[in-house]
Amino acid sequence: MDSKPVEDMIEASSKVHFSGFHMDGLKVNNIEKPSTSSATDNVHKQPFIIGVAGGAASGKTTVCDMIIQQLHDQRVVLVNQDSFYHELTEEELANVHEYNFDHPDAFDTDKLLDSMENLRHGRAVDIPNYDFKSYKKNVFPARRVNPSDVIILEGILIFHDPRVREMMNMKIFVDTDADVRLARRLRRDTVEKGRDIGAVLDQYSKFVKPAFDDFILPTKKYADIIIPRGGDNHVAIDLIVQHIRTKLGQHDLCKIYPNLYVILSTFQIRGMHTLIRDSQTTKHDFVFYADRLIRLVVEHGLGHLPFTEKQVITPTGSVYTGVDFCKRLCGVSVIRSGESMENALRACCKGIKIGKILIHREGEDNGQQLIYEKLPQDISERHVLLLDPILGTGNTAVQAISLLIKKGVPESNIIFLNLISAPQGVHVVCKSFPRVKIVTSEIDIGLNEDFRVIPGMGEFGDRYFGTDDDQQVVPP
Ligand SMILES: Nc1ncnc2c1ncn2[C@@H]1O[C@H](COP(=O)(O)OP(=O)(O)O)[C@@H](O)[C@H]1O
Ligand SMILES: Nc1ccn([C@@H]2O[C@H](COP(=O)(O)O)[C@@H](O)[C@H]2O)c(=O)n1
Ligand SMILES: [Mg+2]
Repeated sequence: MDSKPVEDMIEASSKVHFSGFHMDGLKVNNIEKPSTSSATDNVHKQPFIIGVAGGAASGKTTVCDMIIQQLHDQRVVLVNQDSFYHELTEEELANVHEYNFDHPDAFDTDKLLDSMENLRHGRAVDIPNYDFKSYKKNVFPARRVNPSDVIILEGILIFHDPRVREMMNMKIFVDTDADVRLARRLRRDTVEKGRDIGAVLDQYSKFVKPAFDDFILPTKKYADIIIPRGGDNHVAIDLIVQHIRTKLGQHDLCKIYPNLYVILSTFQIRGMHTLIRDSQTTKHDFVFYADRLIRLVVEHGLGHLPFTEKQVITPTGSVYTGVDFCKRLCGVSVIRSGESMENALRACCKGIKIGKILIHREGEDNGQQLIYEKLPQDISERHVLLLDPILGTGNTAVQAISLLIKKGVPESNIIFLNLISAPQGVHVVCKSFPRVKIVTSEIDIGLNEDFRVIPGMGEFGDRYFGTDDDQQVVPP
């Protein structure tokens, strides 16, 4: 499915329904180009390849792990040059102390190039798991590596061969003092590889140090970024991650908009998203996992309400200094899918009033029309939790928020809760209503030509309430 450039979509989707609503300050044509959908399409075709070189035990793997951790919302894979060590012959194995593992010829660079080419072209590859103890590749099963948005290739000599170098979009050299590298290597090789300290020192002076001077250090000049002190250099790693995000066209929306809150991504949360996004998931499971996620978003949203300090006496007779929740709140669900979030809100806020808004989506340009509203009379005095599981173009949200403001609700008293947000919708809502808080559990890639969120999760209301075609029950 092709994605439209985001500015076209905002332009197209803004034609009908923005008129007459609170759009002061929103210059549609001037919206900062988020380029998420178009740029990400590119990313799927061409992964962003990062090379991380440096001396042995300089901290390459540590730096890569830190980058991967910070890019947790991207598909990132790590490929180690170690996996491409040649297998030793019987003779070499018998005289392993004479073997130079730090020379460029120790690696099967053609095999490495082949694997990288495959990944670059979207094909999965099996990468050997090299065993440093037995010097063999078939001790452990090979690792299946799937094509990803970002590929990090790490190793002492990955900048040595120009064919490998040329594949890289970004080259990082980890620059750590020789004595630190030797100290780390001594600990690692004796503790993790079970080697004798004398043998490690012999290997260092005979092969490791000369190879560093002759082959590794001369490749430092190819680096775009040199990181002194490796993993200790948090500033450098933050800057690198920011640069990668910019290159991927995925600006960190939370940095642009302080009113956007994305709940911390954990494997539990990603697992729940995996289930509810899977088109094969049954209605029962969809509802179960959607409910769990909704509950998390609601709890997070409630954390943004004002509170007053309160002291209570515990059963031990001690004083506990805590907080008292804001009591003047209400929910407003956008019919129909927003109604799926009402139970979670009721479960968290006993007896909460919940109003409703029905906005009809119509026409090819995805215009919106307000059909029905039923809101608490004193809504202007309440904090409002606006419920709608999907923020797509932002049109429905703009309609709903505009109505609340028309009813006298201060913009800063509105918290919009949803499960997934498209960057386009985030831009529109955050720019139009900078004091409205958006709480979401994931930011998606963009919108397709039908203005549906991608990858998305389909028609949320139909899947939740069981009214999609596949789920219809034929009466007996
Ligand atoms: N900043 C650091 N401080 C302390 N120890 C570190 C640091 N970075 C790496 N290490 C340790 O040094 C060893 C080598 O680090 P690693 O990241 O595996 O280096 P490389 O991949 O370059 O060989 C590991 O045992 C690691 O735990
Ligand atoms: N069988 C082997 C293979 C390699 N080495 C040493 O590993 C170093 C490279 O790994 P890093 O994670 O430190 O980059 C390199 O210096 C080789 O000497 C080994 O000792 N045994
Ligand atoms: Mg390593």
